[in-house]
Amino acid sequence: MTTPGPGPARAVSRRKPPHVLANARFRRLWMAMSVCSLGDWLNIIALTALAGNLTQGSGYQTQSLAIGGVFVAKMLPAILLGPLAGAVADRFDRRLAMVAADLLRFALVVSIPVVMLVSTPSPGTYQWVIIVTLLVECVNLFWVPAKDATVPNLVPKDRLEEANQLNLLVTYGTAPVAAALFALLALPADLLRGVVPILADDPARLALFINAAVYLVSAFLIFTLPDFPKNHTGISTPSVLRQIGEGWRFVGASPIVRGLVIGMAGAFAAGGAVIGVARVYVVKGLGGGDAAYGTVFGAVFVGMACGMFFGPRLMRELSRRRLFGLAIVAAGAVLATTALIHNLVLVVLLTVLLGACAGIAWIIGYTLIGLEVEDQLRGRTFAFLQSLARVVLLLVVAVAPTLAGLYGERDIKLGPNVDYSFDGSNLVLLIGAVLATVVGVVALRQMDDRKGVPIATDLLAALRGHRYAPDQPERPRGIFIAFEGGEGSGKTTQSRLLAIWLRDQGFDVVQTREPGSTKVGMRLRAILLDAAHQGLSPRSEALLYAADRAEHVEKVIMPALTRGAVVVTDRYVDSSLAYQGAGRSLDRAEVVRLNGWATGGLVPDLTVLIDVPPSVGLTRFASPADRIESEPLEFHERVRREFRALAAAEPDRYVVIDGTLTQAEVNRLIQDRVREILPDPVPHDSEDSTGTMPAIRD
Ligand SMILES: Nc1ncnc2c1ncn2[C@@H]1O[C@H](COP(=O)(O)OP(=O)(O)OP(=O)(O)O)[C@@H](O)[C@H]1O
Ligand SMILES: Cc1cn([C@H]2C[C@H](O)[C@@H](COP(=O)(O)O)O2)c(=O)[nH]c1=O
Repeated sequence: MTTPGPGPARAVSRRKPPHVLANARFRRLWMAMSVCSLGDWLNIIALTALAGNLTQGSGYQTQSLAIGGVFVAKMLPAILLGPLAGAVADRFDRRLAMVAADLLRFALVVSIPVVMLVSTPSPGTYQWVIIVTLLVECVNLFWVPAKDATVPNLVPKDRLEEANQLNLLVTYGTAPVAAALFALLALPADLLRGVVPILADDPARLALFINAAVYLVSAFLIFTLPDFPKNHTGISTPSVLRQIGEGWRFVGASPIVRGLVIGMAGAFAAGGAVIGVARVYVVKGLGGGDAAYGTVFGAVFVGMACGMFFGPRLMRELSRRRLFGLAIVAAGAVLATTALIHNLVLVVLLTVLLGACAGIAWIIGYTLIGLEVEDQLRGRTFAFLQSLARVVLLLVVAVAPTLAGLYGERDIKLGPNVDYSFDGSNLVLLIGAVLATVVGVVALRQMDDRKGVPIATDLLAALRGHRYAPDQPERPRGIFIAFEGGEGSGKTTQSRLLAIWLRDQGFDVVQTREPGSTKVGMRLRAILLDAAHQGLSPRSEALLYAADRAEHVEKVIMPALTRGAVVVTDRYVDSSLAYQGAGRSLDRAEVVRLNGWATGGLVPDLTVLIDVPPSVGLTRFASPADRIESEPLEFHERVRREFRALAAAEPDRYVVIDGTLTQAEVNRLIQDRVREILPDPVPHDSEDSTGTMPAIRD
């Protein structure tokens, strides 16, 4: 008889599914999105450059305000009309809406260079630039929701994430391409002068012709997209401001997520400050032209892409939370240097570095949020972040040039013949630098997961490719006492008595237990002890106890020890070694490793083992047995043996007490041993003076 091998049917079912771009209809829509994104970025660069050129010679302040005006015009429609346009867009045929929007955008954008071809530039030309900017953004409000709503109808549900990633890639990936294109157009302006004189005057006009043309290409691609999906009613996206308001309500509840969001918003604000004043800074402050402006603009995005890709790989050994905070602080330092240096080449290099820092912060923040936020809230959190990033970026790029303009141009006297030019763009960049540094420091303080390890040491070790491990892990100042033992041995009773006694001696005491001393731990306890969950596998059981312990250590034990308290816990790692290791026959070394990882290697200063035969302990309960208590007697015997073996292996760190003695006797023996490890020895007769010996009844 032969056993059937993996036949062709199986081979086919295991083949990797084709890439989402293999889907011809989605590919076509994606091409339309790509060209439109390229056009949109080209539009921002060209219009800001044009605003600068149109107001050339009318003073620093006017020029800055003119550029700020373009950014404001770009921002306003999305904020004011976003929700309305989304609702209206749903009522139109999507193909028709997108094609019409593309044609309108073409006509509007092309009108700017055409107006300039037929008439000489005047203040009216700038006004027309602003009107066109507002109108183009209004039209975008119809194109974007129609595109977003069409994607899910073109790709299967399980490929939607891949499709959205591609969407994100072209949204931001086309920015450096547009900046490079603009810089290239600006470079040979002299060469064109003899051929098309009017175009050669201003590369922004040429860029706008290309910008308009890509909208035509998009219209063609959408128009010829075969079987364009029909509208499904009822798709509506909440407004940007509403998403932010709703998002903050749940994001604000977690300090870590709050720290991450604030840090990421700060990184975007710093990036926005650079983009907002880049044109004025490059042209007025550094003596560059449009090509230099395009290069600086593109440098931010090139840096971001490099930071996102290389940063986490190069800093593999650095704590992610530290890397996040450090990247933002570094962005602040780079921004401050950029603000003070008046050298174009250095500024371009520093801008790449700045983008890299922002890229690292963004990718790490995004990843950490994915890990910290529960699955059902993750989608909303990311939507909130995207909206927040957009609003922060747009607000900053609008406010930055306005502020720069209001400050104007000034010279600072450094000596009799030495003047240092410090204008509005320098000021804005410095403010951005201070903001980024403050936000980075706050993020580092709030989220540091390696307190006690100097950041510089950690950073140097990570740069050399390894993680810094202190020889002697710095001990928190407090005292950590664990109670262990089998069922009904009296741990709960005795840990309470000890806590009361210690408090009477004036110690700050935290009395706690496992499992179930944190919010998540309470849920885990319910799962673990519910007698209905009989089939739970030993490995899952070990992992769930370890998960409860990790939360317990991080949220309860470590903070208390760090502030110098005495922590008394009813059960800790030894319970896992005894119950899951010996009781469930799991590999002891693996349980040790798992728990070492979960606790970060935190070991009690003293473990009190209350030892009773299971035949005694199990009869002390009145309530029905839980899932573990109802295990057979041999199980509990194995558990007891393991506890005793653990204590025998480390006699200095354990005290073994006979749990069949009376409660008062047990209590007295424990106090005697605990006295030895207290900082100020407590006199033997101290209870006589305090008179405290409360009776605990269950
Ligand atoms: N030394 C003792 N002699 C007799 N009974 C005791 C003694 N210590 C505690 N008890 C009683 O035994 C019962 C179980 O005590 P306790 O809850 O402290 O045990 P435990 O070991 O913490 O239990 P668990 O295994 O559920 O953690 C209680 O009713 C308690 O009053
Ligand atoms: C911490 C820990 C506990 N257990 C078991 C031991 C007990 O049966 C229950 C806890 O109940 P208690 O009333 O709080 O003592 O859980 C375990 O199996 N492994 C562990 O790590």
